[in-house]
Amino acid sequence: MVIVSALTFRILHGARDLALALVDVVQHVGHIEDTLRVIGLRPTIADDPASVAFDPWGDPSSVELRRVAFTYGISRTPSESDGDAAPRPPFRAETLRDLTVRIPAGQKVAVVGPSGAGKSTLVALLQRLYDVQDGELLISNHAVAAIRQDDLRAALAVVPQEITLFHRTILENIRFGRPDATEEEIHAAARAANCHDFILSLPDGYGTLVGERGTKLSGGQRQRIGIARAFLKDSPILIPDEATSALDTESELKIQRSLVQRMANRTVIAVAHRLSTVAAFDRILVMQDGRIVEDGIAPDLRRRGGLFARMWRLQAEGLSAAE
Ligand SMILES: Nc1ncnc2c1ncn2[C@@H]1O[C@H](COP(=O)(O)OP(=O)(O)OP(=O)(O)O)[C@@H](O)[C@H]1O
Repeated sequence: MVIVSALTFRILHGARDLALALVDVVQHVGHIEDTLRVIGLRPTIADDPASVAFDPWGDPSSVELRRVAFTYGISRTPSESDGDAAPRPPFRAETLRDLTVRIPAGQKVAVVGPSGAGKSTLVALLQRLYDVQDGELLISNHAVAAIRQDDLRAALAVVPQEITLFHRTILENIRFGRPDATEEEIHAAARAANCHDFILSLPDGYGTLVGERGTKLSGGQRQRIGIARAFLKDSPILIPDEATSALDTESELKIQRSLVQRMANRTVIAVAHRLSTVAAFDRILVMQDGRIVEDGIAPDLRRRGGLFARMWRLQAEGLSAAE
């Protein structure tokens, strides 16, 4: 009887925690797709029964796209075996087209480009929130579609622009990156993300409750907690998607440097907004209209006089106009 009661209590307690977590996620995330992603479900994409055994730590974590095409709102391109009867999708402008790039393991790449160029769509495909419709997308030489989703999630640490914070303590929010992390490891990740000092300056330090939707924190503080969480997860591939946009340039630079140092053996694909902070990266990919139009290091791209040089000039003028 005691055992049954204890079990019942644990189940109820577990269910209550799960319900609270779901309410947290739904409140804090808003978008159903993101919600499903956070709670580990996927709306339409399931594991292929023939998924490959993939050890995120076993293979060097290269990323390769070969003539990738993707358009929102249509399903995967019918294969030849579907025959003539396959329905033709309605015409829509391709979001990504003919996207070809190889990012060797360990390289630190910044992806830049005008709004709507397809940068976040590329990040969504890497996480397999959608399947590519044409071409190939490979991680460590495995097609992303053939990797078990648990392995894929372990391989990637994505830091979105809008961090999901739970109404829990700062410590718990960072630990979400790796549930078995020690406090020392959490503090080290927070130091690397340049948020340890501000956390200690709060009356309750790491025990501070972040408030509904993290409202007790500024946008920049929330972003730094998100980065600490990703540092703690320490996946072989780190993908910050405009993850430092709410920070001032100096804090952003500090984090970019720490990212490059801390991620010495990791692959980094960072969607960057502020061009002045991408100098620390090994390589810059410039996207426009769903394609990569320039590829190189910042000084070369500036000299080349193309889109990057134009964006650089505009941002510099914007900065000086604001100062
Ligand atoms: N879920 C979606 N459904 C339909 N169209 C979308 C969706 N998400 C993005 N798009 C469209 O795809 C194109 C590329 O968007 P994406 O967000 O990838 O660009 P981006 O380069 O990241 O832009 P930004 O710098 O503004 O974030 C845009 O035309 C956008 O309107």
